[in-house]
Amino acid sequence: MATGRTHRPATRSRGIPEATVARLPLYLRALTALSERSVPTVSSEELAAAAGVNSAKLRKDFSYLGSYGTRGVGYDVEYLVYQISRELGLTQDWPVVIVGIGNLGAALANYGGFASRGFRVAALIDADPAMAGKPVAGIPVQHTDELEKIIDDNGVSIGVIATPAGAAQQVCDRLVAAGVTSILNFAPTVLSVPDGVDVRKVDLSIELQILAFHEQRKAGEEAAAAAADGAGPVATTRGESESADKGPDGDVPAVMPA
Ligand SMILES: NC(=O)c1ccc[n+]([C@@H]2O[C@H](COP(=O)([O-])OP(=O)(O)OC[C@H]3O[C@@H](n4cnc5c(N)ncnc54)[C@H](O)[C@@H]3O)[C@@H](O)[C@H]2O)c1
Repeated sequence: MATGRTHRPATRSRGIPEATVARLPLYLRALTALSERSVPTVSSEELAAAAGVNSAKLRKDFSYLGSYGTRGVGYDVEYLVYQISRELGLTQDWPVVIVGIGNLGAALANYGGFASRGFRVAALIDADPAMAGKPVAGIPVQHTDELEKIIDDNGVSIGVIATPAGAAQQVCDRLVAAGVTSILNFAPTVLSVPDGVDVRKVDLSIELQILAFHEQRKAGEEAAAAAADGAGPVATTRGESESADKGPDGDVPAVMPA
């Protein structure tokens, strides 16, 4: 019978805010890098800078862990690594299944960073019968017919979905019915799950769209700054009369976004 599936993240029961939980992996990554360099202690400012977080926020986050550091010394790196790992449930091994072993699923299977962070890829599952038995990252792909048995045999509580969007909900339903309670969804679709099941969605195209928004805003600001700086002299050097670039009341004309 499954052993991992009844474990809920301790963070919820301890009342740590979700936003703090989301920052814990950032601290852990920065702390792990310090630990690898045998740095014994770190100040909140240094750690905040390394994690890309505001230092007051970091101190507040750590207060939820009961970790306050020592004035003039800072935080003990090894102890914080242990504390955060424990809060995130990383002191135990989490078997993970990946469903949909195409371009993305195979890349994820080949990513060494999961295992080193305690996420063992227990099985790879795909609906294509031609893939069954073929090794990817040294693990033979298994057919979806086996999904329920695989989840049960391996005590899997975390499933990764890398199927086409149209198949994702059905895969999700099967994973949940088989006992999976956390899903990392890469398919570009919104999954519905019952209470008690957590879904995290990764969508690189959304991240790119957000960057595009910021790029557009920066371009607009640059154009506005250039127009403000150069309204007078530029107009003159272009051989246009100064008044031609100004509104009727002498205002600098509005700059339209590019
Ligand atoms: N989140 C992101 O940033 C991101 C980035 C790239 C791709 N994607 C998404 O990831 C998914 C996979 O992309 P890809 O390029 O690897 O596609 P792909 O076509 O190479 O692979 C999809 C795999 O899923 C399998 N599959 C189809 N239906 C299935 C089912 N019901 N059960 C199990 N397996 C099934 C197919 O046999 C195939 O091997 C797509 O939904 C894509 O849009 C997301």
